[in-house]
Amino acid sequence: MSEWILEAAEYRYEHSEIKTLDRIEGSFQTGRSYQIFGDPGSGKTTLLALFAGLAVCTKGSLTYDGQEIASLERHRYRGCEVACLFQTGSLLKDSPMANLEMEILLSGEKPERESLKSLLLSVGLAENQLKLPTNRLSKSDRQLVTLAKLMIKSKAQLVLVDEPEKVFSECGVLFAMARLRNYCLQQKKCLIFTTQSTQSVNFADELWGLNGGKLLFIKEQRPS
Ligand SMILES: Nc1ncnc2c1ncn2[C@@H]1O[C@H](COP(=O)(O)OP(=O)(O)OP(=O)(O)O)[C@@H](O)[C@H]1O
Repeated sequence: MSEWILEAAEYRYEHSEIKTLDRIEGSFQTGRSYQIFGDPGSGKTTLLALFAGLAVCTKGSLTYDGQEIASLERHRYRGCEVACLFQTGSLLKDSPMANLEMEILLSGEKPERESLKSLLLSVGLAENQLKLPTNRLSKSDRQLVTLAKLMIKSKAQLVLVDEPEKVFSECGVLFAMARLRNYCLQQKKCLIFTTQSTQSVNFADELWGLNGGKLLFIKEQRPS
């Protein structure tokens, strides 16, 4: 089992008067899924950026299996240990196959064309779409490619999604989250997603909230 622990973690943007995240605490483990609920501007994206190794705590700590993420080789951590999808997430203009190949290469794994192809088909793309430039796909099909990208890195222990209702708005948030949650459960990964809505609540084992810079544990539940 792997674990991420936040201890008195703070984040303050440069030149900002206020702490976006203020002495937050929590522990997050592989094999479980977590929903972090928060209003616009509450710090959801900032918190995911800490987990992704894109930002580091300005005080306190976030550790991964006992090691401070700031002290890890963050390029390797981001490339190998984490699969993330932010609202600004984008695809290469190349084909869905090329997008998955690039993701795999960046993680240091070896792309196997058959497994890339079967993953893309399994999320709902058609065979004749696999080699089309992604800008010729519909928005819904592009979102299916981003879903596949999240599931292609077999070694990644942590899967992060910033507001699934937005990033899977066209292909169906319930479909995408059911698929992602099953994948994370089967592969014993840790899934953390943020939200402003209740749509994806049933895909989480634990519900947390962000408010006024504080991270609050709300409750544990049995996901459906
Ligand atoms: N680069 C930055 N510099 C200064 N302040 C920032 C920066 N990025 C975000 N903020 C501020 O930090 C706070 C948290 O932003 P963040 O994007 O993490 O919130 P959020 O909950 O993800 O918001 P949303 O739901 O609108 O995406 C906001 O007040 C935002 O204005």
